Formats: sequence, C-alpha cells, structure tokens
Amino acid sequence: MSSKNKNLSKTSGDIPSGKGYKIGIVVSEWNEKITNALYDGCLETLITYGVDVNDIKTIHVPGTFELPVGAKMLLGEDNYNAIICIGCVIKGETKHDEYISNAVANGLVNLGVLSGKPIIFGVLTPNTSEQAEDRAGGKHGNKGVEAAVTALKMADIKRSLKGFKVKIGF
Ligand SMILES: Nc1c(NC[C@H](O)[C@H](O)[C@H](O)CO)[nH]c(=O)[nH]c1=O
Ligand SMILES: CC(=O)[C@@H](O)COP(=O)(O)O
Repeated sequence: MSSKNKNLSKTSGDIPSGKGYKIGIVVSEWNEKITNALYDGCLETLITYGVDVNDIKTIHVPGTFELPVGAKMLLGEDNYNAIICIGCVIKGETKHDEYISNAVANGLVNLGVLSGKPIIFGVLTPNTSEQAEDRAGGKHGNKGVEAAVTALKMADIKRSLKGFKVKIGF
C-alpha cells in the first residue's frame, strides 16, 4: 500500500508501553535533513509511550549502507529490546541506490532473524527529495514515528513470549 493511502504517523491498533525498555537507534548521516527529521519523530514517539530517554542509545553512521554494522555493534554493546535503523537512500543517476537499499534491507532482516531481536527498517527509499520530505514529517507522515511504534509492538510481543520454550525441530 502506498504511503499516499496510509499516513506513516497514523498507527493501527493499541500501542504498548515502552516503560523499562532499552532501545538502540542507528542514524545515517547521509541526507541528514531527512534522517534528523525521522530521528526526531522516532525519539518523540518512544518517549511519549514511556521509554526513558536515558534508556535510548543513539549512534550515527556515515550512510545507510553502514546501518547493519551499526546495529550489530549495538547488539554487542548492551541488551536492547529493539534496535531502530534510520536512513534515506534517494535515487541517483546510477543503480547505486538499488544496491544500497537491497543490501541494507537484506542485512537488517538477517540480523533480526539471527539475533532474535527486533531490528526495525526505518529507511526511506524515495525517487526524489520531495518524496523523502513528504515521508519525514510531511503530508504522508513520519517514517520515524512508524519505526518507533513498530519497535514497541515487536518488543512487546517478545516480552509476552518470555519464558516460552519453543522447540524447533531443526
Ligand atoms: N547515496 C546515498 C548513500 N550513499 C553512501 C552509502 O550509504 C555508504 O555510506 C557508502 O557507499 C560507503 O559505504 N547513503 C545514504 O544513506 N543515502 C544515499 O542517498
Ligand atoms: C544513491 C545515491 O544517491 C548516491 O550514492 C549517488 O548515486 P549516483 O552516483 O547514482 O548519482
């Protein structure tokens, strides 16, 4: 569904409390006007839903391509309930943007599956700067808000399963 038909800041369902959670955030410095706006929306949402600001650890990496390694660094540094990765890859003249976006999407999903920790893909992949602005607090909402809510929901699911021992046959 296009963001045109689903405002990124409008969330569905109840949003669980983030009280007591430790959240890591990795922010790309490329397109920093956009990523800072995404970060602001993300941070405000986490705090609104009860995450203590002192329990939020933020690191900055040069570009979106470095988000997976940044997330991996945080995974090794402390026991976070979720890690949110924020970036913006704007289509350029060559296919470079496709390589970055695909690599990062695959890297982050693999990190989440292998670690069992919620690793949230808060990355915009717009064709133009205008599309990016529309999704970083503009008419289509803020992807950073969506990422924060996703982190809270996934951490809540994991917390609700705590103590369940799932035996996997392989
Ligand atoms: N073009 C964009 C980049 N490019 C830089 C890469 O992310 C990476 O830092 C570099 O290839 C060195 O490894 N990064 C973005 O986040 N957004 C872009 O639009
Ligand atoms: C993806 C980007 O915007 C940046 O790496 C430059 O891309 P290009 O060289 O294709 O314009």
